[in-house]
Amino acid sequence: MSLRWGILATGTIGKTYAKALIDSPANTLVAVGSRSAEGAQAFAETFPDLALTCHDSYTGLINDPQVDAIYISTPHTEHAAWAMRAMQAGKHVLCEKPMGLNHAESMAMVTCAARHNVFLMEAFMYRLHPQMTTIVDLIQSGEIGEVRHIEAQFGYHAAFDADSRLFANHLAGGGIMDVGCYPMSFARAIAGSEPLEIAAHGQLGATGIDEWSTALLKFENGLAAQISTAVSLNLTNEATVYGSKGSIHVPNPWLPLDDKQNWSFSIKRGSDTEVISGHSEGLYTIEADHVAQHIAAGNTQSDILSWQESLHNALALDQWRKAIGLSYAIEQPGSHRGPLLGTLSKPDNRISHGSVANLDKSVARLVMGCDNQPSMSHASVMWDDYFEAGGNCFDTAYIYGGGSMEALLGHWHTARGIREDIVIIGKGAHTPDNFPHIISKELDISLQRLQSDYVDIYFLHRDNLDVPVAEFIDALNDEVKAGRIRTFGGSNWSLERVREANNYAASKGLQGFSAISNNFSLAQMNEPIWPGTEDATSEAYRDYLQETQIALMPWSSQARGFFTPWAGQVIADSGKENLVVTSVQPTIEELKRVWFSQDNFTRRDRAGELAEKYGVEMINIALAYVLTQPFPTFPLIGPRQLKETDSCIESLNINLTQADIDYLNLL
Ligand SMILES: NC(=O)C1=CN([C@@H]2O[C@H](COP(=O)(O)OP(=O)(O)OC[C@H]3O[C@@H](n4cnc5c(N)ncnc54)[C@H](OP(=O)(O)O)[C@@H]3O)[C@@H](O)[C@H]2O)C=CC1
Ligand SMILES: O=C1OC[C@@H](O)[C@H](O)[C@H]1O
Repeated sequence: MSLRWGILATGTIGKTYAKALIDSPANTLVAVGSRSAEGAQAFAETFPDLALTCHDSYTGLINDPQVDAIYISTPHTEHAAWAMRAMQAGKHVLCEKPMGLNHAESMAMVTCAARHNVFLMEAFMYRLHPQMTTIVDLIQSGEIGEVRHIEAQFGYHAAFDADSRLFANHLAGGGIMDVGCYPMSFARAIAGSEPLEIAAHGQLGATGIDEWSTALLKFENGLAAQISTAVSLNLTNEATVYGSKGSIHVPNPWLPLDDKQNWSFSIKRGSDTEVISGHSEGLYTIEADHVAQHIAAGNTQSDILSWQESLHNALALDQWRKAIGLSYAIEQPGSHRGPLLGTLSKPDNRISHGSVANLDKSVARLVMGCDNQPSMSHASVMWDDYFEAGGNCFDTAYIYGGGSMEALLGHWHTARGIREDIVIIGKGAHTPDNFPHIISKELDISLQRLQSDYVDIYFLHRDNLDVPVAEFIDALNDEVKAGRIRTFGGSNWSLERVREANNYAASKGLQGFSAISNNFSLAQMNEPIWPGTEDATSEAYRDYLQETQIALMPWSSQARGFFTPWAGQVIADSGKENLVVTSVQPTIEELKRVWFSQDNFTRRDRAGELAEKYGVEMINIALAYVLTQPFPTFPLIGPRQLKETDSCIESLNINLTQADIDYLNLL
């Protein structure tokens, strides 16, 4: 059966794709959606033989039951929201490049496709064409030896128009997003790996977009790529790959076909030059056929343009833009455009809640760590998703990101108007400033950054043994009285000092520590990860928490990757450093130093056995262990990707037995 398409947006490429569908028996164009009735009508009149259903809104098209698949051909800034709406309505999606505005949006899109079990592909049509698949095959079979250098360009001169999608800041104009994404994907495809470093120069014009730019990419084994792009400059628009035994020159890498639908490139070895050529279907027809075949086979991803491929390209484009200082206004904290779909869905109850003494709000059992966000866009996607799953508790600190994490959180909740629905954990008085009089000074600044007049739970970030506990408790009670904190506790405080602090508070009728935020996880630290940190793992600490029912809000509750397959690879000596998605990430050095011990390996093995028994991942067991204690726990989680949040949520549904816990405790 032919796949029934709707085209969403009636611009240049929308029309090109419509023609491609007409040429393909596997596909039928049945409908079009435009922001206006006139737009849809005009488009339909271009294809009078098709009797297209016209929708005067994108929503109308998305809800059209005749349509199986939607082609998103809006400007870049609109891709994510409309693709996600279409997928939520059960439609398959082919989305124009670049798929999302940045890695965060692309991640939201692939997660949406996975959750709704629909096909999603980024429309890098040249990657599917036989010219490119032949080049990749030749490289992989070693025809030009080891690849050492790549040059690729895609750039053209367009007349400056501040309102056009090529130059407008609010439409994410500029060379990198429009055509620089092609040479980036080409270099990565040829290298067969991700760039280790990206350096770049870019010329930002009057609208703040890159009018031209060149990036230098360093890959493994000394392979380098130089890629260029422009919207204000005609470039050669060719690509050359240099290897130890020869080179490949591609005169038309992106739009390979001439007017007779022939393509060709050359391969040079010594003084011999061989021309490789072919004849093919239209470029976009090949793309449409590729989508139809994959959907017919029940696939949700393309084998060539997989979700991973799109995510990695997006990450590399983010790095290119970062290297030239290009962030669009709609990506910046103060002017960020907010939730991807325009509204934040009402929280559901996938994340259960508990209570913390002296706090009148319930608190999510999983606390979102806010220490590692690379951008407002990434934070928004992660935090919106967590909030929609029922999560309401956010952990941040005066020192995180030099204050930028508090500021992101402030912008985020303010833009959504949800301050009273969430619990903010703030921390301050970190070494070397861990003195009582610092608390109020830092709070002044933190509250400003957080755009709030209070934090719900305040932790002393470190202890200072030279200061009597009474002085801390008195200063904290002053802040409670002033209404700037609701409740408080100690982070990285020893049991002895916590007892002392709470005994003092009780003796004076003051509020004491309602919560502790030390490390606690299934694996136990060999040594503190960071100076001055403490765990709450000893039997005495556990007994105290059980007896007092003080809430434990443990950091590194999943032992920073020790229970992931990555650690498995490091244990087997084949692990590589993680691809950098967030600004703070565990390293192999830290993993080995802090968590590698015989007892932890045994705990890991046992978690693996229980994971099989419960049909989950090892890391789910590790988190379920923290959640299943005889005292209230609210583990801090630090997901770097949406699928990691999902994985954390899954742990809430695991009911470990006492026998399981004993087994994990090595009893
Ligand atoms: N793969 C390829 O070969 C190519 C890919 N592209 C990609 O396709 C997408 C669209 O490019 P292109 O067709 O050239 O763009 P156009 O400007 O020609 O068309 C974009 C269409 O998007 C709709 N639209 C929605 N919101 C806006 C807005 N705020 N401003 C302007 N238009 C809006 C309009 O359709 P309506 O009025 O019907 O709603 C408009 O006609 C881009 O992401 C681009 O990167 C572009 C060219 C080639
Ligand atoms: O993807 C594209 O390829 C062709 C270019 O002309 C166009 O501007 C761009 O969006």
